[in-house]
Amino acid sequence: MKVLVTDPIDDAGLDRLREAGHEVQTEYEIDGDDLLAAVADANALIVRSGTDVNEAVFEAAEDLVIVGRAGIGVDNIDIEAATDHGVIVANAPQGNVRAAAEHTVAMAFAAARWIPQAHTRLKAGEWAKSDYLGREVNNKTLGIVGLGRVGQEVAKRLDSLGMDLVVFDPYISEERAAQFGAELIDDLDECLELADFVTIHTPLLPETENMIGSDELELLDDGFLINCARGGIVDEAALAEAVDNGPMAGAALDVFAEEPISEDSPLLDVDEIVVTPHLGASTEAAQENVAVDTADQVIAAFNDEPVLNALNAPSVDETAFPRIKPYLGLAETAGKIAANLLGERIESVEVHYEGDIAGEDVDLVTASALKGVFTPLEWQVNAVNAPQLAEDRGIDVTESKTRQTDDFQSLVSVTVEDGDKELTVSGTLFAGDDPRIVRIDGYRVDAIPSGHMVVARNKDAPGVIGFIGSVLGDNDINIAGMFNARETIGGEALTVYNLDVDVPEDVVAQLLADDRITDITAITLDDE
Ligand SMILES: NC(=O)c1ccc[n+]([C@@H]2O[C@H](COP(=O)([O-])OP(=O)(O)OC[C@H]3O[C@@H](n4cnc5c(N)ncnc54)[C@H](O)[C@@H]3O)[C@@H](O)[C@H]2O)c1
Ligand SMILES: O=C(O)[C@H](O)COP(=O)(O)O
Repeated sequence: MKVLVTDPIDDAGLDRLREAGHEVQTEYEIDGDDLLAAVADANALIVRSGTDVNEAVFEAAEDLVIVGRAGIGVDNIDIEAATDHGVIVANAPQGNVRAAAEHTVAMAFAAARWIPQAHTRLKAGEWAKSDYLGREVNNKTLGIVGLGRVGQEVAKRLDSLGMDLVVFDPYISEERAAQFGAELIDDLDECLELADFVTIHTPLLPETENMIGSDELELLDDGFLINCARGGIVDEAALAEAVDNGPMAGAALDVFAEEPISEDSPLLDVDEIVVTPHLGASTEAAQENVAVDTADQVIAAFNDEPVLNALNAPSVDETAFPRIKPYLGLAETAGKIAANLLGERIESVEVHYEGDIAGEDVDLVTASALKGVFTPLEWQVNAVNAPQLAEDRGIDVTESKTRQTDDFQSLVSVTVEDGDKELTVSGTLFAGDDPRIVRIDGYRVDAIPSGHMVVARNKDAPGVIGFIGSVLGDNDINIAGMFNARETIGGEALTVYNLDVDVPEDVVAQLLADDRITDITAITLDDE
């Protein structure tokens, strides 16, 4: 598999990919048509915040399986477009958290103690000792906007340095905030008013874009603002104004709306604003962590194993995955057979689990069943985009479970319905995870779901099976296996054939020309 890496990641990650047998191509600082050309034959793309992974990238990258983000923020990746194209997006949300928290603390001190400004003047030969009177963080109030992974680590560190903590985060509880020694404030303005230092730790989302503008900055009277989260959350022009001519004492920024920051940015003209070029995650340990975590996720995706930090695909606990893995192919096959047999516009899909499998987290199994259902209808469908596809097309998807089962240890049934009729296909696993289709539209069968299959509906009359066999034989189609099921003697029968090759349409027509045969559906399954 080919892995294209377009932002620098640590060698440990690149080595991991190579050791797993994959080809690694590094093309740093490319964009536009160069990026589209480079990604055209890539199976994985690894980025940091420097690559704009937009719709055009997914259009160009037909063989792409996964985009790995060696870090946390995914605002540079169009996740909706990825999902539409069936591409997994996975980030590495743990490995650089401490680095980001430490940088935040360093920035608080840099701003409060004038470190960069004094440093610059001393290097220029000036001993400007009397120009810099700093502030202590001890006994001051820290306002944390966003108490997630990074916010929590910042809270621990600055709490231990004697700060009082207040938090604004609409998605956490008072108890959660209290665990970090912080008081949860349910109004952003109130949080800003209480704080001497405010630090931002939210993602950049439509909801957080420009969340801190001139009105909010007015509330930071004689205060400092630190942003090591994302540019775009704080209005930069308003911040420059609030520090330069307004009430604020200073600010420290690691991230900017446009990166690299434009030389004309007003932020660069204000002495009390300390800036670093997005260095929050730039420690040796953090870079090694995120590179290795990202490489591991790419390798897992290539091996059809769970991608633990997938943001747009059902994720599965690593320990549970071996138990559900054999059901993925089974559910997909049951869905594919059901959709092929119904052959109509599907309006709803139900995936029903019985027995042991009902005790598992089956999101990924359901997504695989949907993949099977949509495969006959859609070009590039997989477990990543199948649930989205169902939603986009207004197809109702339900999942039901019961621990009770009559005949099988576990049974997965996929029912498709077109508003008029419905059809169910059920499968189970025999010993050794051997998949079997055991019910089709109410008929009990025992069919091996692999290769080329034909499902025939015919009258239960002498000579019909012989007729089907001879038409197939006359057309050089060898029968590898067969299972016949009937409701009553002389009534309707359903026969499943496993064949060595596909059945061409003209052969289907020859079979259907006989009145005893009411339906023939040829289905090609991938060998599991
Ligand atoms: N400067 C760097 O190099 C660097 C390094 C790591 C992370 N980051 C950035 O730091 C930010 C935080 O990362 P994280 O891993 O802690 O994320 P996270 O998802 O763990 O935490 C984000 C928190 O923000 C909260 N939140 C969401 N919307 C909010 C809103 N409107 N108001 C207040 N709170 C809100 C969430 O509830 C959550 O608790 C991200 O933007 C990430 O990209 C930057
Ligand atoms: O979101 C992140 O992980 C950080 O902002 C780091 O971004 P980077 O990998 O581009 O340095």
